Amino acid sequence: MSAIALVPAAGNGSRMGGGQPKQYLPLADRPLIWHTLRALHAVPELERIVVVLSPDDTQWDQYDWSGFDRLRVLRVGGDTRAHSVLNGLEALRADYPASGEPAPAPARRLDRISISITLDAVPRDPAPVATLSQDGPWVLVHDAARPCIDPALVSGMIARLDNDPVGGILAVPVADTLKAARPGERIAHTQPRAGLWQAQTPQMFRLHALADALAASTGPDITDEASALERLGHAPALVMGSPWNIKVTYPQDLRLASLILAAHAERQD
Ligand SMILES: Nc1ccn([C@@H]2O[C@H](COP(=O)(O)OP(=O)(O)OP(=O)(O)O)[C@@H](O)[C@H]2O)c(=O)n1
Ligand SMILES: C[C@](O)(CO)[C@H](O)COP(=O)(O)O
Repeated sequence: MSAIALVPAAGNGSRMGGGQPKQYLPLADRPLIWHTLRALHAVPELERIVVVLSPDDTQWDQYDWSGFDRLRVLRVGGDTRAHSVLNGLEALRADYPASGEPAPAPARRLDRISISITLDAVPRDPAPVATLSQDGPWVLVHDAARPCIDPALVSGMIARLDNDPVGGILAVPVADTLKAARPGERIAHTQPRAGLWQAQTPQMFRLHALADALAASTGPDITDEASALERLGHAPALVMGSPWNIKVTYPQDLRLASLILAAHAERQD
């Protein structure tokens, strides 16, 4: 098993405001991204941790990263998260060339098993999906903006998905009642939440499969890696994440992240 982390860190933090990219905002006496990278360095299965910065980034070099021995920095960030991830993957492809061998057919998912005298398996997808390359290492894409990730959760995810033909993501089932809105901020209807999950990161896929999927589509609806795979007809696995694995998006999230990090630190004492 070979696994690397890819950390997109080329965003502007426009929803955070304040005029500085949020990955460098102070959090528990360090730049926010430091906590993300420290957590990933505590995952022994990750052999490299690759950070994607904006080509215009002027802040990274203001800090001392010498304590992080598996770090590689790529200044290839793009206009959107999907472009930053794709650019990082394309740079990595050179280090891990595809074998050129035909990829095995994807495993067929079973929708229902009815038990009579024998077991009848009913294939779920009527149309065949594109074959998925199994080449290259696993890549765990993790937002720089999720500094509270628990290293044990990442190790558990790698163990769970190592033999999976597609890969998968951390996610948590939706906890609240969901309302669909109509214009004027009035409720149109209540959206059934059964079967709905909130996507988190890491999102873990094979290098070439993910690069091919993102190369095929980086449109506005591709807001995470899984959606690029879904578009090709694949069904990534949902691995239970954690409510503590928040994405720092709005100003109030910084305070919450600092409380979560303090709770993590207390647990380790
Ligand atoms: N062009 C971009 C946009 C986002 N990201 C990264 O993707 C992660 C999640 O994105 P998001 O929370 O949307 O970050 P920002 O783009 O920084 O924030 P906003 O959308 O509020 O501008 C962050 O680690 C961010 O740095 C990136 O690498 N390249
Ligand atoms: C990948 C992600 O963090 C999963 O929740 C999320 O989709 C990033 O989206 P954003 O719109 O860039 O915040």
